[in-house]
Amino acid sequence: MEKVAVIGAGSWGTALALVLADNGHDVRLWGRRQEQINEINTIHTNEKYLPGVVLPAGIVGYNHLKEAVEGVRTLLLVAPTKAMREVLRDLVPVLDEPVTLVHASKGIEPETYKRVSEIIEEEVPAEKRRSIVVLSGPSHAEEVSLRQPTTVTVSSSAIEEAEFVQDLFINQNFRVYTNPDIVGVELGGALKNIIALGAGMSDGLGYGDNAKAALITRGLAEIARLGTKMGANPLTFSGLTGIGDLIVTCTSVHSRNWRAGNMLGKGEALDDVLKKMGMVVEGVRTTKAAYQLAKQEMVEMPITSVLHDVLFDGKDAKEAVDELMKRSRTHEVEDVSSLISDGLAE
Ligand SMILES: NC(=O)C1=CN([C@@H]2O[C@H](COP(=O)(O)OP(=O)(O)OC[C@H]3O[C@@H](n4cnc5c(N)ncnc54)[C@H](OP(=O)(O)O)[C@@H]3O)[C@@H](O)[C@H]2O)C=CC1
Ligand SMILES: O=C(CO)COP(=O)(O)O
Repeated sequence: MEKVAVIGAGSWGTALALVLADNGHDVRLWGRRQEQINEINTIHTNEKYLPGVVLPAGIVGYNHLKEAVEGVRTLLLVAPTKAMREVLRDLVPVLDEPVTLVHASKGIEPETYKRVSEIIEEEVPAEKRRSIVVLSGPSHAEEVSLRQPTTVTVSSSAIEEAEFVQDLFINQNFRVYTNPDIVGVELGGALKNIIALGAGMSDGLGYGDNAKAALITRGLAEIARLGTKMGANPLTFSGLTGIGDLIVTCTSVHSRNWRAGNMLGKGEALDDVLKKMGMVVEGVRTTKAAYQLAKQEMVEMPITSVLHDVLFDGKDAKEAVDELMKRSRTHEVEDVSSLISDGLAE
C-alpha cells in the first residue's frame, strides 16, 4: 500500500483517486475549497464534479497542502494546465523529501509552448523530485468512476518509475500500459482537444459522420506532423494517447471539449459557452498554443488554424469548414508527396 496525494479535486483527480483507493492505497485528495473537502469527508461525494458517485472511504479530503503531502512519496497532479504553475509554486515549499510526480493534465501553455512535464521540471527543483511520469489516454472521469473498462498509458524517461506508477493504478477495470515517448504521449493528449472542439462544432453545425471521420483522420495527421517535428515517435500517435484519445474525445458526450465545440457550432459565443461549462475546456488555450507553435515550427495545421480563427478572430464556423474544403488539392500521405517532389515516384 502506498500513500498518494492527489492534487486537484476536479472530475479527473477525483476519478483517479477512486481508482487508487480501489487498489487499497492511502489516498489524500487535496482541493482548494473547504466546503468541497467537508463534503468528501462527511458524505463521500463530490457532487459538482462527479454527480451521483459515492467515493470509497479510503479517500480522505485535505484543504491544506502541507498536511496532504506529509510523508507521501507519490503525488498525482491533476490541476488544469492553466493553474499548474500556481499549484506547483505552493507545493514546492511544503515538500520535505523527493517525490515521484505523476501528472494527468492535458494541455500546452500558450505563452511558452511548454508541455505539462516541462512546466513541472521548471517549477520543481531537481532535488525535490525522483521522477516525472505522465498518465494519459482515452478516459472520461464519468466512466472511470463507474468502474467501466478503461485503458491508459504512463510515460517516463525512467522505465522503473513508469512501471511503479503502472502498478499503482492497474486493476481489472483500469488497464495501464507504458510508453517511453513522453513528448508523443503529452502532445497526443493535449492536441486532441483542439480536434474535439472541431468535431463538436461540426455536429453543432448539423454535419454528419463523414465530416467527423474526416476531422478525426486529418486531425490525427496534423497532430502527428507537429508531434514528430517536436521529437515524438510517430508510432505513439496510433496508440491510446493518440488515435485512442482522439476517438473518445471527438465522439463522447462526456467530452467537455466536444460539448463546448457543439455550442459554438450552434452559434453561441465563446465566453458564454465557457461560463456554461463550469469545468475546464483545455482545447481553447491549447488551440492558441498549437497555432503559434506550428507557425514557429513551420508545420501545416489547417484544422487548428481555422479553429484558432473561429475562437479568437470571430470567424464564422460554417465559413471555417468551407475554407477547409476549398484548400488546394494535395496528397493524403505526406511521404508520397515528398517522394514525388524528389523525383523518386510518380
Ligand atoms: N475530466 C476528465 O475526464 C479528464 C480530464 N483530464 C485532464 O485533467 C485536467 C483537470 O481536468 P478536470 O479534473 O476534468 O477539471 P475540472 O474542471 O473537472 O476540475 C478542475 C479542478 O481544478 C481546480 N482548480 C482550478 N483552478 C485552480 C487553481 N488555480 N488552483 C488550484 N486548483 C484549481 C478546481 O478547483 P475548484 O473546484 O475549487 O474551482 C477543480 O478541482 C485537465 O488537464 C484535463 O484535460 C484528463 C483526462 C480525463
Ligand atoms: O481527455 C479526456 C478524455 O480522455 C477528457 O476530455 P474532455 O476534457 O474533452 O472532457
